[in-house]
Amino acid sequence: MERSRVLLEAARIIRERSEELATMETINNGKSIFEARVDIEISWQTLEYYAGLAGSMAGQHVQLPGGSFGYTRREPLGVCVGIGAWNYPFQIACWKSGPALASGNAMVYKPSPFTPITVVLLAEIFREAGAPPGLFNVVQGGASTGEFLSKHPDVAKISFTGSVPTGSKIMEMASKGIKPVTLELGGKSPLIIFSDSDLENAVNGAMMANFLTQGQVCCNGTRVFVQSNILQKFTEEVVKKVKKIKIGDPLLEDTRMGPLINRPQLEKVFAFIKGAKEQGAKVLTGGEPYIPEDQKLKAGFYMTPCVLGDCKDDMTCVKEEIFGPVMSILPFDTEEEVLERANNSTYGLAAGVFTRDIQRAHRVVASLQAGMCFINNYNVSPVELPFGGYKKSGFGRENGQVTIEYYSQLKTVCVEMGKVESVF
Ligand SMILES: NC(=O)c1ccc[n+]([C@@H]2O[C@H](COP(=O)([O-])OP(=O)(O)OC[C@H]3O[C@@H](n4cnc5c(N)ncnc54)[C@H](O)[C@@H]3O)[C@@H](O)[C@H]2O)c1
Ligand SMILES: C[N+](C)(C)CCCC=O
Repeated sequence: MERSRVLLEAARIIRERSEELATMETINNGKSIFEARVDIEISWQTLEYYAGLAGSMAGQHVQLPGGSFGYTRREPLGVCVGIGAWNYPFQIACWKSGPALASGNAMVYKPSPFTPITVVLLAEIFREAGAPPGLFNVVQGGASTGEFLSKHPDVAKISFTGSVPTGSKIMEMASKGIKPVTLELGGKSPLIIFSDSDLENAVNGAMMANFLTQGQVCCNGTRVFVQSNILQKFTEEVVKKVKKIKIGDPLLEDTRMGPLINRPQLEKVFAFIKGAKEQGAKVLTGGEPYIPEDQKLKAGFYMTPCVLGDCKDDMTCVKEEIFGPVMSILPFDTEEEVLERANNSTYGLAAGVFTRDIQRAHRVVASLQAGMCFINNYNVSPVELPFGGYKKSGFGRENGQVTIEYYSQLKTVCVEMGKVESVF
């Protein structure tokens, strides 16, 4: 209950300071203030949710023959390390620290060097909320700092959010110390639109699946499979909507797309679009540098959101994670065919299906190889639901009750009520 009180107080402070925190997150990352507000809301909800679980953590009591019994205790791991990506800096830190602190651990958190700011405010908020000094610590730095933390003998667990290559290195380093890891890695998720869908809903779902945070979202549904008989209508509607996305100063109320995180990321996205064109894809809209009229924004890393048509499954833009505002549209004919193509990826973070046929919806998600599946929506993230990947998108979960298991260890106690029956 003590941990719960600290987390609830931290959630209250975040709520109270949400406008200031959202503004700092926008400055930190470049996402629109509109989206940053949602991130901050999800963040305090996460702390509230784990505050609720902190007081109800309990083991099991198991009866054994002769009046003997056993019980289990859920115990903390110790010092947990959190290593975060730059796309949801504050939210990722709350997704990790909420369950870690609720379970009785301490946490050392390293944000991405591209977004160092808001997690420091989170550390201050935890202190103000009554967390003891040193319970939640921030260490700034890049790869070498991350390696130092991952190899440190006093560290009991590492929870990492980032790319597959880094995740693989972290797992290797953790293996030397036999440390558990949670890996939240990349994705190239499929979104399947059947022709019986509510078209407006499906179009909105595809927008949500591709263009939040300038498309820099791990679980984005960037392979949009559309049943052939609605391909043209769907594509026209999506292109119309994408052209209307307001790009510009992320601190303005009506902006829906700010700049990408940095120059190398922008160039990487342009290189994917160039490669897509060379491989035969057609740019239906966007994919160009965007220069805002505002003088102070001219050097920003802006681009117009892009929709690619005439895509094929073997194109690089369809196979690899772009991590930018680029949607690839792929026609399909049958359910069987689309399932095989959707699952033909080394990733398995998320997937979505739009259909009015409830039997088909459940049948399809049951066959999709992805940890987070959406039916008739995309990229919503209630804290009550576990989030995490299959295949190379990682393992372990964030959010939901199950995450407590990833931040604790189980002790079993066997109690003898009779005499010891020695075999010697
Ligand atoms: N599954 C998810 O929940 C999720 C969420 C956000 C981002 N991502 C993924 O993250 C990637 C983009 O983020 P990024 O560019 O920050 O990823 P990244 O792997 O380059 O960096 C992530 C973090 O790891 C640190 N790091 C880098 N090298 C390290 C090393 N050798 N040892 C220890 N730490 C190291 C970085 O400093 C950063 O804090 C994308 O692939 C995206 O899909 C996944
Ligand atoms: C809140 N979203 C949109 C589901 C993103 C989760 C974090 C992944 O990058």
